[in-house]
Amino acid sequence: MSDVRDEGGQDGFAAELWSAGAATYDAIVAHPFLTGLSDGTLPREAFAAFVAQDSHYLQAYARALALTAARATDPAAVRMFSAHAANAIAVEQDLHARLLAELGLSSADVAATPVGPTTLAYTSYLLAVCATGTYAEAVAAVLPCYWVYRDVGRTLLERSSPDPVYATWIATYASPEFDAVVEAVVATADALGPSTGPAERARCRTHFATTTRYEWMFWDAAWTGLTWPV
Ligand SMILES: Cc1ncc(CO)c(N)n1
Repeated sequence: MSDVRDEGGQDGFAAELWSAGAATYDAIVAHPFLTGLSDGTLPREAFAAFVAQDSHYLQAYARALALTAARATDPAAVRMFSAHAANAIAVEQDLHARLLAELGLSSADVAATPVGPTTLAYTSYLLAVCATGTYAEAVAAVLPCYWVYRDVGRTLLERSSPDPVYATWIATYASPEFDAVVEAVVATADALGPSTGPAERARCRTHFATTTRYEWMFWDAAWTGLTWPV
């Protein structure tokens, strides 16, 4: 699988953040869940587990983006993150409704699926940083959710998938529309660099590294069928 990741501006704050998650990104694209998506060998049960947890995730992610919007002072950023919060709910309802129908699941099945340990850990971390951190910290925490999916979408699109359900999912994140969304957030992160001091930048790198790790763990949880041990 060739490496088509896009690290944004050369020396900007976004590129500094990306460096904190780059090794984890390499592990993500090599994960059997993702190689299985593009070669079609991923068991449908693992994908269904992912989509069910992603429905729970997107509801919390929308709230994290709304918190990020509330902390922004630049009107363009308030508008952008608010729109993305609304869109996360729309994706939850539209993309997932289509995927679930093809997987033979209903939204009631998903609602009845308990929020898994990794989903709860990831969403709790996102909501905590976005509620109690600075604006730059909130942006750094949510950035991998956009960036990793865009780069994963691009990488997987090179081979797409023999499975039409997986191909639908890949095409969503590899689309020019999603790319434009991600580029706007990367530019927003870059714009924050000059006004962010060294201690805050270090916290931002930690958040970016942590949520990138949670992205790996999210796919891994669906792959291994992780549930609560007791
Ligand atoms: C877990 C996860 N991270 C990021 C995205 C992209 O919005 C998603 N749908 N799910």
